[in-house]
Amino acid sequence: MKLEVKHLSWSIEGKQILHDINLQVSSGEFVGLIGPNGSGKSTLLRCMYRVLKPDSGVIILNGQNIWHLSAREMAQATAVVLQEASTEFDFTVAEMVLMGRNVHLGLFDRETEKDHSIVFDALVQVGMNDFAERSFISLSGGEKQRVLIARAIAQQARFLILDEPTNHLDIRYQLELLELVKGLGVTTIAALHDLNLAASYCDRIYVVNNGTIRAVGTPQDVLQSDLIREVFGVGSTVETDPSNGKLHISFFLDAKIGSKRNSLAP
Ligand SMILES: Nc1ncnc2c1ncn2[C@@H]1O[C@H](COP(=O)(O)OP(=O)(O)OP(=O)(O)O)[C@@H](O)[C@H]1O
Repeated sequence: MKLEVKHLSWSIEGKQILHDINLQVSSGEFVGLIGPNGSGKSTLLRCMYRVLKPDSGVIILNGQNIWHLSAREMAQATAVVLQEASTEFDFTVAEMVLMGRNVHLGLFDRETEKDHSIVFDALVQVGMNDFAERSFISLSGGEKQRVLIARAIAQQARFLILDEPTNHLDIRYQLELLELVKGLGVTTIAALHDLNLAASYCDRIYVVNNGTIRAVGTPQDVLQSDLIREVFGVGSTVETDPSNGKLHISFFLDAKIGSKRNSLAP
């Protein structure tokens, strides 16, 4: 499953939010979107899962314009995990994950043993099988997030969109979740705030700033102090961990930058 975004722009109320975005996710690739608050990451992802229609440009999934797919074809191909999961109704965890199977069922079909076994396996993968009969709304934020990943796994979509999937998760589950998603080998795009996590798990990273793509490349190409300072307004030290060859970034407020971009000042 390959995704291509070509010359995408989106605006609202006369304000242009995304400007001529070009992006590609190759089959099996794990691509990260990083950028400061309000830079346009979620808006770009919403265009990809077809909640927002671009003003211009196209999004092509495996050779087809996503706006030419039926809602069902789109749902079979793409699973989405967002940062906030709210539901008014009191579903059990197993029922929530079973919803991932709906996209494969006809209107009057009932779930089969196979669907239930896919659901169980997905819950095992995220370590939530003991919670199957628990009420979803009674779960902690991190537990909910893991159940939603299980739902995406059960959906068996070949393209995965994650918007801040590690919000609410403690450090162990952040690592486990990204490890798990990466291990699925599914084509994935994820908006991530934690640059160290992005460095560890992304094959390539797109840096979004003011609604444009400021840079793209491997973590080593992109995560450099000058760019981090320019885009995020902080100083940083970027080192390579000799034990695993991965980048490790530490951050500090630079006095000069702090006075220029004192966003928390009254
Ligand atoms: N429906 C809307 N109406 C007005 N402005 C919007 C709308 N949707 C997005 N925006 C604006 O577009 C900009 C980009 O928002 P977006 O949520 O995509 O940023 P983000 O990079 O995901 O931010 P964050 O890291 O804080 O989640 C923001 O300035 C936001 O206020």
